[in-house]
Amino acid sequence: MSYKLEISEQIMTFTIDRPEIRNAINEDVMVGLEELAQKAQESEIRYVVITASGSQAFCSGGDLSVFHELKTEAQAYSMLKRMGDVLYRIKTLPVPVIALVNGAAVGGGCEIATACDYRLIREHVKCGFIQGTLAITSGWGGGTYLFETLQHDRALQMLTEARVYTAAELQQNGWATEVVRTDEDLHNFFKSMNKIQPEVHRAYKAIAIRKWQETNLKDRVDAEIQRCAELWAEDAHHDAVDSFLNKGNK
Ligand SMILES: CC[C@H](C(=O)O)C(=O)SCCNC(=O)CCNC(=O)[C@H](O)C(C)(C)COP(=O)(O)OP(=O)(O)OC[C@H]1O[C@@H](n2cnc3c(N)ncnc32)[C@H](O)[C@@H]1OP(=O)(O)O
Repeated sequence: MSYKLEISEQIMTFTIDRPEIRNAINEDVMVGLEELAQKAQESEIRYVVITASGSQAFCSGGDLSVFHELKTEAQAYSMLKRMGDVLYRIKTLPVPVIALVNGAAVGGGCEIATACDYRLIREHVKCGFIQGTLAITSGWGGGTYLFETLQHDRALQMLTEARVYTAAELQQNGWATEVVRTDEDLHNFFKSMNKIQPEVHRAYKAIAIRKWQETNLKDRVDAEIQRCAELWAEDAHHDAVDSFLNKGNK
């Protein structure tokens, strides 16, 4: 299995478990995220944690060894829409969603973390919207969510620089909720969460969800997905992916 989904003490934890390929997202992980979205919606839980195995990567985005076979706009749209829809369901869960960023979060991996309410990042990690280096934009809703999260200029800069940011930079620009240097830092974050009744957390999350519904967040995500699919079909993207996949042959 490419993921683990566990509940303990009313905390639901989803772990991407493909460390050998830097926890890239394939169809199996998408199925897991859909299971997470469904079970978290219908369970009496306090909050959701999304993390990954190992310490090298939280998620390296789409699995290029699989998704490079998607050539046309329609083929790309189908995958992007499926992942965009499940990320929207996760973002609008009625409980807090915490990304425990254990390693690099790049491309779609950065989109997954950005869809979460909180981002706790380890000191060594680097994260970035590197989609631009593949001649595409974010395509799972992460660009839309970033504009909801950061000051406008910081969001636009992070997207268009298409580079990885250090933990210090991510804390400075507001993307990282906290840099967790020790397990005690992590324990203290959850301890402060647990001091407050679950219903209070749910009530405040509902305020955010109402705002997203009133500002047509889903439509804005769908427009992002459509544009990414159009760029995906261009030769510039296919050539960039081929270069990455053939890097070892240079
Ligand atoms: C809309 C989202 C969009 C989509 O695809 O749908 C995207 O996510 S676009 C962005 C796609 N992701 C990338 O371009 C990231 C590629 N990976 C990296 O930049 C690095 O692997 C990094 C920074 C995540 C980790 O670097 P590190 O040096 O620790 O590891 P390696 O690069 O040596 O990778 C180890 C091993 O894993 C393979 N790998 C890594 N990421 C992917 C990936 N996303 N898809 C497929 N395979 C991946 C890499 O090729 C290496 O394989 P090996 O056979 O050992 O050479």
